[in-house]
Amino acid sequence: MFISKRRFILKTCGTTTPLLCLQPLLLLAEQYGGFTKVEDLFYSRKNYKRPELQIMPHQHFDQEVALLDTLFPDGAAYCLGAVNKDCWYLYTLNPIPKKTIISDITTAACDEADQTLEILMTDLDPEIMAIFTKEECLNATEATKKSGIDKIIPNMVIDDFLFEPCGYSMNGVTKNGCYMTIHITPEPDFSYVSFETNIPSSSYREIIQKVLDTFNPGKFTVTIFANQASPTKDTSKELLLLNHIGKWQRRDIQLCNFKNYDLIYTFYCRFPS
Ligand SMILES: C[S@@+](CC[C@H](N)C(=O)[O-])C[C@H]1O[C@@H](n2cnc3c(N)ncnc32)[C@H](O)[C@@H]1O
Repeated sequence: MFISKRRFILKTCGTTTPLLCLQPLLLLAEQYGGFTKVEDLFYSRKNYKRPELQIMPHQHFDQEVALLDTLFPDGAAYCLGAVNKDCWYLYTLNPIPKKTIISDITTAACDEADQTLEILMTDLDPEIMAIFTKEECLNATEATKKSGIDKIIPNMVIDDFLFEPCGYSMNGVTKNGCYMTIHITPEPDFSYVSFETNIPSSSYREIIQKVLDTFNPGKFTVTIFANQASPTKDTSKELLLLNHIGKWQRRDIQLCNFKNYDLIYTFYCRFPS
């Protein structure tokens, strides 16, 4: 979890129920911060391998949308990618623009550069995944160094954790408040790695390549959100040209324009060997 002045970022995995904490969280934001309005919201996840193992309301995206709709009258639900294969669900706010009233909050949101790069990887290299087990590494610091995670975005202050008997989570922050967060499920039957950062850059090519070199996935999605003030806003043009990245071939690409953000979604698979 990352908390800043006007934002919460929550990332969970397994059979957690993150949407059930929304209402209490909004109450706390009002009680302790005086915030009464949600300026923007992004709830997203990849399709599950075994959705039936999840707990209500996370067994189906429709359930999640129904809950979110009770809290946000301006909510809008999307599915990007192939609905019968690998896809990515998103719920965000899509209010009707009010031409005559421009609130301070809306102006602030547009002026401030904001961007998010997320890479969700499956079918990972078993030898690399073995690093994230207590059999191969004594502690999280060793796993962070051995895997090269510390070199993806250098100079981060890292808080990392190696689970027993396997599994790894890290949160990193830079001095100027950017973050990186990586969560690893190394079990071969359902290996999964998520990577996310909000580091501003006019090109994400190098970071994407470093992440792929670090984890060597069989398949992955890349999503990038950027607002108009962001140096990242033209990254979609760069991704449009990337029919393949090294040994990974692009299978899907979609572009969306939301109220304050542009979004690009891409899905890549390793070439058959
Ligand atoms: C990367 S962790 C995700 C944990 C979650 N992000 C958190 O911080 O609680 C998931 C991996 O850790 C392993 N694991 C081991 N003990 C766990 C625990 N107590 N809670 C969650 N995951 C655990 C799972 O088997 C899986 O491979």
